Amino acid sequence: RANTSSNLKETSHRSCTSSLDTSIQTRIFKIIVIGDSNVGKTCLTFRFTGGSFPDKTEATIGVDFREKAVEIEGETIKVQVWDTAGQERFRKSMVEHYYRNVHAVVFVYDVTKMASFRNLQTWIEECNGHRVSASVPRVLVGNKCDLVDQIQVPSNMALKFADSHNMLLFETSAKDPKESQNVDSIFMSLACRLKAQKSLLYRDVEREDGRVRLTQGTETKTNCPC
Ligand SMILES: Nc1nc2c(ncn2[C@@H]2O[C@H](COP(=O)(O)OP(=O)(O)OP(=O)(O)O)[C@@H](O)[C@H]2O)c(=O)[nH]1
Ligand SMILES: [Mg+2]
Repeated sequence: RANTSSNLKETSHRSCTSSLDTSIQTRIFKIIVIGDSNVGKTCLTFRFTGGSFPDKTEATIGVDFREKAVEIEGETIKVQVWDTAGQERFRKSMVEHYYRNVHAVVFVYDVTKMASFRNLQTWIEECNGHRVSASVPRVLVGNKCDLVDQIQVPSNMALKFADSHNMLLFETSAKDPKESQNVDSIFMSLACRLKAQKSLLYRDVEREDGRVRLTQGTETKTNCPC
């Protein structure tokens, strides 16, 4: 009997420890999505995290968080997408929070609206003004490619801009279901890059309540398949 009870104790202790380990070690990558109002930031984040195109959206106020757990080389990583407001009046009180401890930045423009492409410069300046380190990966997304007869921003112009800012360019559509893999690859390629970055130690991973999840530094593998 004594044996049984001690076995039980040991088993419950072990399962408790392992669930604690798992929760402590789950890394969260904070990715912010930035760009003019109406370019499709909410639809893109919805497509990635929920898998579908929303029937109806309203202008984002402040920020909406969406999370998706992804598995990369056997490690489960939480991609936390911060869908930000494009309208100045809905974002001004939040801007500091957007850039705080950010791991990657997605800049979005609308391929059917040249002004949204021209404004990228302002968004990049805002990002730079918030001391976002040069090691934080940034990508450029031209959205609404399904509207083929309304395209105003030619691919070569966007590619040149992306190159000059050391960013990858993704041209995609949150609406067209055939493009959904392409939308996923925006976030997955960033998650792969972040996982591979040696400098992204566990101590960099902070929860939204400001508590650090794990203070010990651990180097990650660099042989990411992406
Ligand atoms: N045709 C087409 N329409 C899209 C696409 N993505 C978004 N839209 C439409 O564009 C409009 C704006 O989309 P949102 O995702 O709300 O835009 P947003 O960038 O989040 O705007 P803010 O929250 O104000 O910053 C909506 O009417 C969407 O249905 C797309 O890929 N193709
Ligand atoms: Mg929005």
